[in-house]
Amino acid sequence: MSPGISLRDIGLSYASKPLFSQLKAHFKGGCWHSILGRSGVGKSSLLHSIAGLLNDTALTGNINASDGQPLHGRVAWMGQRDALLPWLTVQQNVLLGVRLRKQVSAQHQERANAMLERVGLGGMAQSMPEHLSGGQRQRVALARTLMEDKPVVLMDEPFSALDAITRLQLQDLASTLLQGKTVLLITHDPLEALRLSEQVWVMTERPVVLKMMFAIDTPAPRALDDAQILSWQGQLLAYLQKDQEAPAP
Ligand SMILES: Nc1ncnc2c1ncn2[C@@H]1O[C@H](COP(=O)(O)OP(=O)(O)OP(=O)(O)O)[C@@H](O)[C@H]1O
Repeated sequence: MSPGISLRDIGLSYASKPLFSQLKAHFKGGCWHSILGRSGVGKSSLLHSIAGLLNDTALTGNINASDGQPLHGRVAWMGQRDALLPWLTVQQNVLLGVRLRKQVSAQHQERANAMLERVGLGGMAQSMPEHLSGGQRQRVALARTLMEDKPVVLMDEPFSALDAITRLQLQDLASTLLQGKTVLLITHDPLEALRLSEQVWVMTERPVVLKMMFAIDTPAPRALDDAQILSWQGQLLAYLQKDQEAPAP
């Protein structure tokens, strides 16, 4: 069972300049959450904090898994840039975590090939990253995420650099393959958030808070022409616009 994640009074400063303080939220386990908000409000910083990637002297408060176990070692990361190493083959990139732990075996290689099959890249295990399209590279990154098989997956705009159709394909693939995991997805795309997530959150400013805007119980990925989703998309865009245009207090 993938754990939920609780944020209790999280505060973060860069060079003594506070970005946010007393941030609270509970992200339910085993489902997708999207986080939207104005550029620069601190979404990526929050995700880095949860991943344990920030210098902890700048971070205050508590980030806890709902099962009481440490989050450390149970989190996979997928970002906007695929972070493939150009000198490694596709299969070696999928095996990167295993290689770094010096544990590569024939079984791992078989599993990596199975993951590549699942993301639609069967037969490309020995290709080099430079010969792949942007969409194919993100598929490799997804296969690497699946290979690590962590219960928590943090995604920082993983689809934003892709063309519209490839983006839809990758969204649907990730939604299917990461079912049952606790996924936090940062996105600027309200439709992406509403199609993929069970809970849609907005990080608003002045003060910075996390607000759950929608809880959706229909199965994801949802259809592009789902009337309810399209209506919520309009509401969400209007809300984000209002938040962005609100005058400073
Ligand atoms: N390592 C860092 N050192 C100093 N300041 C930083 C650092 N990382 C981020 N910042 C600043 O913190 C603020 C929030 O950045 P962050 O990337 O978290 O926002 P964001 O909401 O994810 O933005 P975007 O949607 O554009 O990706 C920005 O003003 C940014 O310049």
